[in-house]
Amino acid sequence: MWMEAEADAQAVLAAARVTAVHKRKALWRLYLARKGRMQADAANEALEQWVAAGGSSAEAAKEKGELQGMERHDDVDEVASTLQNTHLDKDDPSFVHPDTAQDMFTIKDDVHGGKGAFAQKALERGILILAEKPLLRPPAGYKEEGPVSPQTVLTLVERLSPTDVARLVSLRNARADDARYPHHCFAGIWSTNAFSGAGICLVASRFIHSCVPNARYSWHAESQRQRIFALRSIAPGEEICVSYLMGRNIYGSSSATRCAWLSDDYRFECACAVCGGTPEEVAASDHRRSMLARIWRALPTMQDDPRLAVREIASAIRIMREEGFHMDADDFAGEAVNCCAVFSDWESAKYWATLMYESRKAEFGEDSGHTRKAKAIMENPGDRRRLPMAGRYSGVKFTDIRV
Ligand SMILES: C[S@@+](CC[C@H](N)C(=O)[O-])C[C@H]1O[C@@H](n2cnc3c(N)ncnc32)[C@H](O)[C@@H]1O
Repeated sequence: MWMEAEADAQAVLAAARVTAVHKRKALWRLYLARKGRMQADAANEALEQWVAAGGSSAEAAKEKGELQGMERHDDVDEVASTLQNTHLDKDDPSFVHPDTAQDMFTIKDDVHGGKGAFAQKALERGILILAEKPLLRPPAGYKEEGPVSPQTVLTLVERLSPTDVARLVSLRNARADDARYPHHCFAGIWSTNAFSGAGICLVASRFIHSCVPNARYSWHAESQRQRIFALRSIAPGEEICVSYLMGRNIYGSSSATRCAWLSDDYRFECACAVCGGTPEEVAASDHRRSMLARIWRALPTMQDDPRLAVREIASAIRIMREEGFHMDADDFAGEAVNCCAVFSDWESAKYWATLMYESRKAEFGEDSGHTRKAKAIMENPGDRRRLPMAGRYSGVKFTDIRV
């Protein structure tokens, strides 16, 4: 990654006709690339050339302070490529949980010019593909997925050993050219690879995105592991893809909107099984997803007609299946549980709670808090500690409405 950035910058500098502004910009990129590769001396040299080409001396002084604090790793590319070639990070038991069978997938080059994870054998829905201890956790107090400042990322990185810094910089940085990430490559690496509140995981970071993912990330707080579960059967040799977009952002948006988000945040043009389809296929998928968004938005307005709400929920889950979208059915099923439990239709409440439980078990694992909660509701939908409105009314039946 940084080698590519350095080569790009060198190519601009070598060009016969380059304007002063372009030269200054290229020198800055050269400096960032060398800094990203932890080559302090070479980075310093590029920084001095940048000042000579009109760069700010004050900015350079600040950067020099950082360079002085940086341990030298001229062998960083060698270390990173060793890691990538031997999968040392994948096989390292301190990162990957022994429950994760080592022969489930392999990390190798994919058709997008980077790395990806490929199934090595048939994987069934609900199988735990990976359980990985993060190399970097978000700072204390960080709850939801969200931006972490470059300064904070730097503070986290400073605690790492040189070998782990080398491992970190072997990851993709989609923000190398982003003016919002001016000072440090580490912030770019963070924003490219930190998912579902876990922070940075060396192996999980290699899974690419799809808008019809066959696997999903989930942070398991109890074991402090980033986990990946299969959402459907995955054939040997198939690339394992997760979603970088969360929940309704992915199943309730159009391909054009998702592509714009992904391009902005991760710098790639999505050509997944949905976005890469023919215009007719993309339009059909957009239509299905717009119906999902419409149903979700309309549910709160259907309180006076709970049978309509449950019919719409059943239709939403059917649409998700038609779309090949195998996550988040629990969001809809949970709403149906409420409707049925409020009207004391325990048989239907159990039906929908079972759907919710099965969905969560496959996506988050039997041992996740989320799944345990669904199981408790499935076993006793009348428990008001979990559903405060349960059993309030009667007289409406839902037994004829199923997916
Ligand atoms: C978390 S990393 C995934 C692993 C990455 N391919 C690598 O080589 O390390 C995210 C980056 O992978 C690439 N990527 C992820 N999903 C992609 C897709 N569906 N198509 C093309 N590139 C993708 C983009 O460059 C993105 O910024």
